[in-house]
Amino acid sequence: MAKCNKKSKSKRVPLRKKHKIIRKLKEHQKKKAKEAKKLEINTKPKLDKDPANELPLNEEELKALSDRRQRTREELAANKKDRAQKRKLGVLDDEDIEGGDENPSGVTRKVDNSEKAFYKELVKVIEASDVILEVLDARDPLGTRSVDMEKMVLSAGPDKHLVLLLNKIDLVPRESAEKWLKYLREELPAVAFKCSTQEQNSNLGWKSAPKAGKTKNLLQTSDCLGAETLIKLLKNYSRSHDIKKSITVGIIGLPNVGKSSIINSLKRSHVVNVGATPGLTRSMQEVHLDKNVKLLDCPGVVMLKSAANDATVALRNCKRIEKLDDPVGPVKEILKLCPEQVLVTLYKVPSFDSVDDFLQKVAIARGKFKKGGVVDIDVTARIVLHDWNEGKIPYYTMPPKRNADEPSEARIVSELGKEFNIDEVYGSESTIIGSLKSVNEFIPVEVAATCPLNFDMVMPEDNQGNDGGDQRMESGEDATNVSVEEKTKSATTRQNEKLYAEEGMLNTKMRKADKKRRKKENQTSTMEHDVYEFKVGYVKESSAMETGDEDESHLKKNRFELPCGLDLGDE
Ligand SMILES: Nc1nc2c(ncn2[C@@H]2O[C@H](COP(=O)(O)OP(=O)(O)OP(=O)(O)O)[C@@H](O)[C@H]2O)c(=O)[nH]1
Repeated sequence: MAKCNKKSKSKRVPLRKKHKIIRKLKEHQKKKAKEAKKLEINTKPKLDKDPANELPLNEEELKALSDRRQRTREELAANKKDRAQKRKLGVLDDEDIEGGDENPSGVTRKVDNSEKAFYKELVKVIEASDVILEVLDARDPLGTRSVDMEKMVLSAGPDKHLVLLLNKIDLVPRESAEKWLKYLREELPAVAFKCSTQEQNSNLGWKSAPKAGKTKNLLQTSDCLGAETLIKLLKNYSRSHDIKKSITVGIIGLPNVGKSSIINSLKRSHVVNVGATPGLTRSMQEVHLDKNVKLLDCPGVVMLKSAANDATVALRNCKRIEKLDDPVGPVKEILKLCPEQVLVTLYKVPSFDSVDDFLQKVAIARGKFKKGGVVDIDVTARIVLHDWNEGKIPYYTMPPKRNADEPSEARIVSELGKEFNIDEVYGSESTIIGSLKSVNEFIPVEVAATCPLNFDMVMPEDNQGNDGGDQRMESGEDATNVSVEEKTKSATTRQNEKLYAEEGMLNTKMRKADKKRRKKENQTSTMEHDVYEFKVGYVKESSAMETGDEDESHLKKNRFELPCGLDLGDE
């Protein structure tokens, strides 16, 4: 019988010992390899290089391989080009375009694309800004102006200042730019601007205002024009207010007017996304110009539910071209606005008699065919629309005549102007305007100015009316007191008061006051319920009154329907 060793030893060793052994072994092997290398033992004899060893495939196979590679490369390049062109035309869907928004730090995030979400971003930008720049397209400043947005700004508080920025001045003749600046400056401070269209990531060019007489070729570069003037204006503002901290400048406007391009041009680098697709900016983005000036980029807000498929909206570039149900309709409008000869020359097509005929001819000239050789009218119409929005079909408008009974804002503007030292700023801008081409130099098409767009949607919050807030306005001061005060009030305050009176205007101050009041009322009513037994009758009566008030304020919907109020001359 085998003897059972009760005290058999385990072979397990502590890890410390195990690692020590492994290390020793490695050191030993290393030492051995070193010695072998020294003595040149174990080194394999070097083979002479034989081309046959290097090329295991025969010549034919090699040729086929390189052909295949070349084909794949070409296919990839064609695909890339196609996608780039589609993106430029706005024919790619949201999912195809990189999801979400890219912030200055390059981090992409998924954001809500609805108009309501854009509207909320607009409210955020207005609330956070001291100066708000409303960007207008110089080709149709009135058509790209949003009266509702302006009212939101002016009613958001007396310390908000609205400045109009006439962008894309390189696309309009001098005569038009001059007249529009004069027209807009009768209402608000306005500055002319041209963004940098350079594509590099940094060092975007600026052109300083040259000395008089040296204005030639100023617009032939892709450099930005008017940046110095704009920065001067902002600095003047912070100086006039003796602002030690930084000022925040919100940049608002309809889609595609060039808000993001302005930020990139001022910053002199591509810090925010830019493109010919409306709705590219989807959330508020913050960019520090320097330690004193912070810029806020805002998504373009339209809120045009009822006119979503209106051809004129497409011509203002407010809607993504790929989202249009009928791209031929807006092209029909373009044909009505542009003389035939302009389009014939531009598209190098023979004369045409209808929109379909025109699109067919353009499709053939551009080689836009579907499978089976059928001309692709849809894609061609989108190309023409894109050309219109990008300025390849040159057009401009002239300001309308003002109504004789329209109230003059000249005094208010001059007072506002003092805060920005407007005269100095306008003076430095004249050479830039002088450098623009005259109407006779590039023969653009003159079209009638369109009416500003109004928001067409019930506001997200229905309790933001003007019935609950401005204590000063509510306090019931007598008429004489008011009139004495009127004289001492600043221009902005007067302008704001005028706007507070508008039905359904957003007034953040009023909204906050209203919220506070309701919170207080709720608290009191809860307290009163606690002591219900003691004053039943009184509580019943007062809460009934309060509920009545509340109901009324809840029923009040703020509908942004404002009269155009403009005499559009011939229109
Ligand atoms: N010719 C010319 N084109 C401009 C100018 N400014 C902007 N653009 C072009 O206008 C298009 C729209 O510019 P964006 O800066 O993306 O416009 P946006 O207002 O930020 O647009 P959203 O993000 O949709 O709100 C781009 O293709 C720009 O290259 C300008 O001064 N001159």
